[in-house]
Amino acid sequence: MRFTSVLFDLDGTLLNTIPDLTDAVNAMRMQMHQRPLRQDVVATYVGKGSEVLVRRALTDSLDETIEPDRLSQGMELFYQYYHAINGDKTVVYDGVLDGLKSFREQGLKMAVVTNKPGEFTEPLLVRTGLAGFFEHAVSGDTCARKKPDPMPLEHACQLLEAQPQNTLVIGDSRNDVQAARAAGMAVVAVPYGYNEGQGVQNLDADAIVATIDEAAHWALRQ
Ligand SMILES: O=C(O)COP(=O)(O)O
Ligand SMILES: [Mg+2]
Repeated sequence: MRFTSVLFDLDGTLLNTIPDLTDAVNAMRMQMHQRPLRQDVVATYVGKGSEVLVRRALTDSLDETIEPDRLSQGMELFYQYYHAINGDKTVVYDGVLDGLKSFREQGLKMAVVTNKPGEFTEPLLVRTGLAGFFEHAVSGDTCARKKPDPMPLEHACQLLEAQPQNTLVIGDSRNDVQAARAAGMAVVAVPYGYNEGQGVQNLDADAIVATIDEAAHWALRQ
């Protein structure tokens, strides 16, 4: 097999975090005198990290323009509520555990690369029982730039002492695919996550796999 390491996206790939993110967003919105948003709407706002989520949730659109005072009030409330509930309703997707075990049995080194801030990533990996699979977690605030910039993938690759051409990225959105392409890494996409409201069919991925378990089988054939 060509791969020695795998970099996993978190939200929408390993974990369904939308119920918790929606609760935190709606607690923030209620406090700021706005009506609650539906989960499927919030799902389209996820992908570029917490600040962009708060901007989109407060404007209820992909328009991220907002006054600085309102943004800082929203950020403070969102962080407070998300810390309080992070993981409560989060579910590990079907096929993730089998897939992670299969990658581990194949001897691959694994890391998480997420746009979620590190203060949420670490406790969530512990709470969902996934932490032990990964040597490192690179979060949205670990590097100077987030996905779709390749920087966090390159950083994770260095931490794992791997080469980009031997590294596989698995994600649910264009942010993952664009970052992987720019980093010179292979990338497969799962269709069940959140791609900012778009399907994954038009992404420039090497394959679309139904589950992480299927991704492990795909990797073995390369
Ligand atoms: O926090 C986000 O916006 C998305 O996080 P992800 O990179 O794990 O999908
Ligand atoms: Mg994702």
